[in-house]
Amino acid sequence: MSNSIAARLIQINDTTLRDGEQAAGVAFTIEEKVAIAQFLDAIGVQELEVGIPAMGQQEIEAIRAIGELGLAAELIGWNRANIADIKASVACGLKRVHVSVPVSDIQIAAKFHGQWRVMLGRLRDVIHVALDHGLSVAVGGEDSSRADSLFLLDVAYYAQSLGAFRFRFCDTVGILDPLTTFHQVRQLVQTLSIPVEMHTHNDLGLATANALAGIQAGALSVNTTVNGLGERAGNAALEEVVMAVKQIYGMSLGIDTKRLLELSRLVAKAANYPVPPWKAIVGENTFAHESGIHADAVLKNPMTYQPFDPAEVGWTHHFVVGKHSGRHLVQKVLQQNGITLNADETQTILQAIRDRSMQVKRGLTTDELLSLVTPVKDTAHATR
Ligand SMILES: CC(=O)SCCNC(=O)CCNC(=O)[C@H](O)C(C)(C)COP(=O)(O)OP(=O)(O)OC[C@H]1O[C@@H](n2cnc3c(N)ncnc32)[C@H](O)[C@@H]1OP(=O)(O)O
Ligand SMILES: O=C(O)CCC(=O)C(=O)O
Repeated sequence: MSNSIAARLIQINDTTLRDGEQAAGVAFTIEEKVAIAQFLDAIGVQELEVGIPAMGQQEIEAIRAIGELGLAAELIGWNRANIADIKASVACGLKRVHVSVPVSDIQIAAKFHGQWRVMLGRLRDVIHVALDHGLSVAVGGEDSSRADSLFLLDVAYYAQSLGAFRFRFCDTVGILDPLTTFHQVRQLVQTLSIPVEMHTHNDLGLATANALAGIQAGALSVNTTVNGLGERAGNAALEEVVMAVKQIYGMSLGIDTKRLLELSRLVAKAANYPVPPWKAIVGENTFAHESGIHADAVLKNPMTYQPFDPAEVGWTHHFVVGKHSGRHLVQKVLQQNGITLNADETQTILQAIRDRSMQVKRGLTTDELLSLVTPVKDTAHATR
């Protein structure tokens, strides 16, 4: 375990209800937002980015409804550097706001006509208004990873001097690798006295790895989403970050991991997008074993081909009889159904399983397997 990480309190700020819902085509109802917030709180997530008050009445109602639940989790609303956005957050009853400003040239050009002084002036005014309303203010550097590194440090330091309680490092278009993330975040952590938060995207499949690199560099908060839901290729997945920190650093983030699968299913249903079977931690195949060599070993000791006990995340391992299966698994399944085959019969069945799997292009159900056995047994009987 890394001592430096163990000594720090790292927390999750889950943004399923904000960046998660920004995934193209996703639209949670108020009831779904409330149910997801309740679940995240129940399993111990410390902070929830509940939405974007500036979106209007329905979003405000949803955020108010979440606020009325009296959750233990801190609730934070996402805002542009825009006073009207802050007023909408106040209307939601929020006590914490996140204010985002673009920090890369390309984003400042698109959103502030290249006028970074205007952008900083807006940030200052918005922070003042939010503080005057008694709000706690966090600031996000949108597109931090493509920003000039000195400019990023200046903006973050400025936000801190204006009274921000946290600065978010955003790899907005997911272009970093873990080593570069480490160096960029390290500089921020060494410059600031307020905590740094990680916000990483999965465009190159590195969102979770980069979130971990940020933690290694000293970040104290991680923005995650359930199932990695989010803009384009998504965000660092809550279940991946929590389990990676637990497995790799031996550190609990205070989250009841046994309910991660149930949470994943709740969010997948609300998002109306299935979780891919190979999705880490929560996908259908995560603890499924078909291949002969794997299944044989797992029958002897499940840990031969499992990174951790599936019960830790609410799963059980299971076997699939399919094209790659071998005799140990097939004999086991048949024995469980009261059938014992000799060596020749088993080889015949294995070939039949391969043929059938290729025809149906999936693993076989137990009934399909049993239907392959009858002709083999009949032939053996007839030739006796
Ligand atoms: C990286 C991220 O994920 S950022 C979060 C993105 N999330 C979303 O956009 C989802 C919710 N968004 C919405 O519902 C709408 O975009 C709203 C309500 C926020 C704004 O809607 P509209 O007024 O119709 O504007 P629209 O979305 O077309 O354009 C965005 C405006 O915000 C401005 N803007 C963008 N980022 C910022 C910022 N950080 N600070 C201030 N202004 C900003 C843009 O420049 C543009 O302003 P303009 O109208 O003066 O040109
Ligand atoms: O909070 C911010 O500044 C932007 C967060 C975000 O969604 C992103 O950068 O992708």
